[in-house]
Amino acid sequence: MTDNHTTPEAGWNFDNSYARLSPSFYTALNPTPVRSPKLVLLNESLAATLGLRVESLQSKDGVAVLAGNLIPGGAMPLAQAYAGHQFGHFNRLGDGRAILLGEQLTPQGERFDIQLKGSGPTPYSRRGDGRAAMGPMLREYIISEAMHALGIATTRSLAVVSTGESIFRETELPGAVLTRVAASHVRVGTFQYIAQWGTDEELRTLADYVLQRHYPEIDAAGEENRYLQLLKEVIKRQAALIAQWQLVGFIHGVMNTDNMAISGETIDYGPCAFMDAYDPATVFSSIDTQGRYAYGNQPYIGGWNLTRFAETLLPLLHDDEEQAIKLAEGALADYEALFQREWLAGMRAKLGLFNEESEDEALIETLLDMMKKNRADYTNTFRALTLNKPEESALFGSPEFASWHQLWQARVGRQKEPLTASQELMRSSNPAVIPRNHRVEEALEAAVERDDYSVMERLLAVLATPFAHAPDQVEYCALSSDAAGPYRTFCGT
Ligand SMILES: Nc1ncnc2c1ncn2[C@@H]1O[C@H](COP(=O)(O)OP(=O)(O)OP(=O)(O)O)[C@@H](O)[C@H]1O
Ligand SMILES: [Mg+2]
Repeated sequence: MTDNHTTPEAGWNFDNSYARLSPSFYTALNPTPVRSPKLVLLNESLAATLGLRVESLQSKDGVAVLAGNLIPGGAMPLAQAYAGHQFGHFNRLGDGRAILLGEQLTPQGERFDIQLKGSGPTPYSRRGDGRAAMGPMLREYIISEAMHALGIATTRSLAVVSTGESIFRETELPGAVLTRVAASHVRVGTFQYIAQWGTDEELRTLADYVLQRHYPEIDAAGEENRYLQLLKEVIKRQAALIAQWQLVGFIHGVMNTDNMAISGETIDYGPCAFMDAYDPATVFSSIDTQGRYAYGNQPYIGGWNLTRFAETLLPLLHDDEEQAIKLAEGALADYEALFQREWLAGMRAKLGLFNEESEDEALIETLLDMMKKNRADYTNTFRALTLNKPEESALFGSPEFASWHQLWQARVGRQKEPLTASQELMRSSNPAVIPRNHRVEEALEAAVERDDYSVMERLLAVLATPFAHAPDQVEYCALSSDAAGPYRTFCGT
């Protein structure tokens, strides 16, 4: 490997603010080179946003960077330390299979972490091999980009490189490296790590760092208790994020505190999936036997994780612990209402409602209850209402639905906005296509088993405009012919 080889033509423009923090926050370390890297996916529009040139990224040196075989000039590779409550149990963790190359400063003056996932062992690997399999990395690429297109805050995927090496899980699998782009990778677990093993001074440094990087308005305002403001803002962003997940039927699957980003982005697409039939008890992860991370439990778990975050901030909130706890509790008490407000606003939009009426919640609940009873597909039910084709909904035909439909139409009709505006609002709030499990599996199978990326390219193209409601998207709305339920083949790590 050539260290600090410069590749100015690619457009890498690194700064390394995280590396300037105390070394107890990370371990400086290069990725471990792989045998024969090959670029299998490149996100050209994201590359352009980052100020990176596509041809350069596709060149031998460009691919070597994306594989971790070559360190671009200006990068200061490191593995971040963090902790986390995994399924409720506190563990010392850290990037066990990821390396942060540095922060790319874009031509627009933005700053994004560039991280290689699957880049080899680190001091935080515990018993793991530091590697990732092709299937899950392609899956992360597809779903994170779909989430972005749905307008949901998320880490993004720049590229996937095959390593030419096998990794061993239950069977032998092809290895891959994903280049992940994030506002930052600071997690609730990063705070937990410093709160547990660092000093109060280091905790303050981390909080100040996050304020400057993600909440500059608080930083600039010189608020009296900036750390309380930080807590409140993180709560607000998570409430909004999880409401967005609920609105599109996204199940994260592994909402451990190490998988909750302080920036408010969705992070870690492990055993995640989109719900088909509406049922709050839906779980996709095979290891989540208790349903801790079930669809309907996500808002609660969000609050639980935020409570863990608040606990780490106590020493910064007030010198007196009792006072600090009171402040934290006050901030946390707002979470539920913040979530509910976001969710209700989103649900109203999904039903084409601009204003608020007191009966709206009952109207929404009745619809959801019918969906649950009839195991109606969540996305397609809203799509049928959007396209004004109720007959395409599984609910159609029952007297209960007929009376609900009448109530809803009357409700829409009471607004001052014209019906066309209402329909437009619904079209932009209800996706026609989501990354359905059987479609994702089909794309992964073609890619991994047959080295055929055309199925995935088509899927990615369709997912890029989820609100288009275009004719060529219709086939992607169909449910799996074998409605066997959760697909798990490529879930997990
Ligand atoms: N193959 C592996 N080798 C070493 N460590 C691993 C491996 N897989 C997961 N880990 C580590 O186990 C912990 C929990 O894994 P988890 O599945 O939440 O994260 P991940 O998918 O690797 O990464 P991220 O949260 O960054 O998306 C993390 O600290 C992760 O780095
Ligand atoms: Mg993780």
